[in-house]
Amino acid sequence: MSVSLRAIAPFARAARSAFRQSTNPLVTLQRQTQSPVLNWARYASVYQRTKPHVNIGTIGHVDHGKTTLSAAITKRQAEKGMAEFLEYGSIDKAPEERKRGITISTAHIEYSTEARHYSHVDCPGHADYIKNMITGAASMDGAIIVVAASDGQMPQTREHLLLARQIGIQRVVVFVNKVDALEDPEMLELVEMEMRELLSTYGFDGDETPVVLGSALCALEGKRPDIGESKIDELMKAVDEWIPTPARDTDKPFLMSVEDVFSIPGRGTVASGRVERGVLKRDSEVELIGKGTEVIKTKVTDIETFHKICEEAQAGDNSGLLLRSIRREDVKRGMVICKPGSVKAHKKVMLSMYVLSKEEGGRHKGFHQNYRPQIYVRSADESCVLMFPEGTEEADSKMVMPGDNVEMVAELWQPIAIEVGQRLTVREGGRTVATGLVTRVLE
Ligand SMILES: Nc1nc2c(ncn2[C@@H]2O[C@H](COP(=O)(O)OP(=O)(O)OP(=O)(O)O)[C@@H](O)[C@H]2O)c(=O)[nH]1
Ligand SMILES: [Mg+2]
Repeated sequence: MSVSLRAIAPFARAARSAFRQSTNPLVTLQRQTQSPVLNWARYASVYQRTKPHVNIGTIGHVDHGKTTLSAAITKRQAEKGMAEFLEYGSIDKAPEERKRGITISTAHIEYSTEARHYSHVDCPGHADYIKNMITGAASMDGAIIVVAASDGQMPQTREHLLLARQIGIQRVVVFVNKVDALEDPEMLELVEMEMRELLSTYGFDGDETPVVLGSALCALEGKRPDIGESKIDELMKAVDEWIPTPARDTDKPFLMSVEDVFSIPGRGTVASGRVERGVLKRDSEVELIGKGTEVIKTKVTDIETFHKICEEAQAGDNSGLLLRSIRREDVKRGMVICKPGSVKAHKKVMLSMYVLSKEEGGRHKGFHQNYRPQIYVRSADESCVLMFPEGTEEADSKMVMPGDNVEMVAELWQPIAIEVGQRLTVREGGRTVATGLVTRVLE
């Protein structure tokens, strides 16, 4: 067991008592049956919105210390009674393992500061996992970019910063890690200076962005508090102050992109994901759209947010929705669940794209029209063919080069829920080719 029992005892007590007193039908059922499958209700207590909520995460090059830092933050906040301490090993698990049972959105680490409540995604830096980074990053309001002082900025430092920008993240905080392993203080200054330059290159505020210099490992191991725990405090203060509380789209029609689907015997199918906009009350009618299927109409009969039963799900929440009379096979990652009639699936859109350069992890060579990559939209991915808009001169011989900005028409293999202003990523064989924005819906 990775979590210190003493640390969670008060939470467990509160949860047990809420569980005993709850009148929620799902909880009542769980009380009656004590069924292990209804784990999601076992620790049910009412999720209270006492502090503003912010989604953040750690991004950066492989091995620069993202997971160590994530663990160190939970350790520090746990000492203040504002988190559960998660050991390195319990964060750094394969996603398949995380999906065990019916626990919903465990990939999201949760903690608070005095000021706010955070949901934190630890993004793996390995190139194979960039897909996770993309979908994970999509639910970030801000990010902590981790850069090891010993290496300085590396290809994925740049690639992740660019992606962060392209998915609409306005502000990041820099954590220069592994300061303990560095002897030359001038090197530190250099790393900081270069990071500020890089931030400006990608459209962030390079001058004002907080840069914290420390050691995640020291913080985690309780060594050298001057570069360890005190730097975690400094980092969280910077995050609190620099990354703004996002204005939530709670007034818009409800939409949640499905990231995971679970089957709960005796209850039904639960789809989980991040609520992009709107508010959904229990027992509301919804539509399921995308992945080439017809529009499926259903009703949401129960809602869970951060492992707690909730009366409603609202923009920014990571929620699980229990869907009435829907089989697990009917719901797929990449579909959206939305207010009836508010969203349509489309097959053909105009894109404005930035094609990544080789240095940013993109292609080494250019491509022609009729190029067939994958497109990643919210939690969906779909094959497509890219063409130049009608009327483009010499379209057949024209080439798009890494580093170019270009407008192209994308025709998707299957229609998916997509709309103007939607950001997306174009990928091929495990590498990011371009990031883009939908400028027009054509079909
Ligand atoms: N000396 C030193 N080593 C550190 C520090 N932080 C992390 N490390 C070590 O760096 C290695 C990589 O750390 P991780 O936290 O796994 O890095 P990561 O960025 O999550 O790596 P990926 O998820 O694979 O991209 C581990 O061996 C850590 O112990 C630090 O502050 N100082
Ligand atoms: Mg990691």
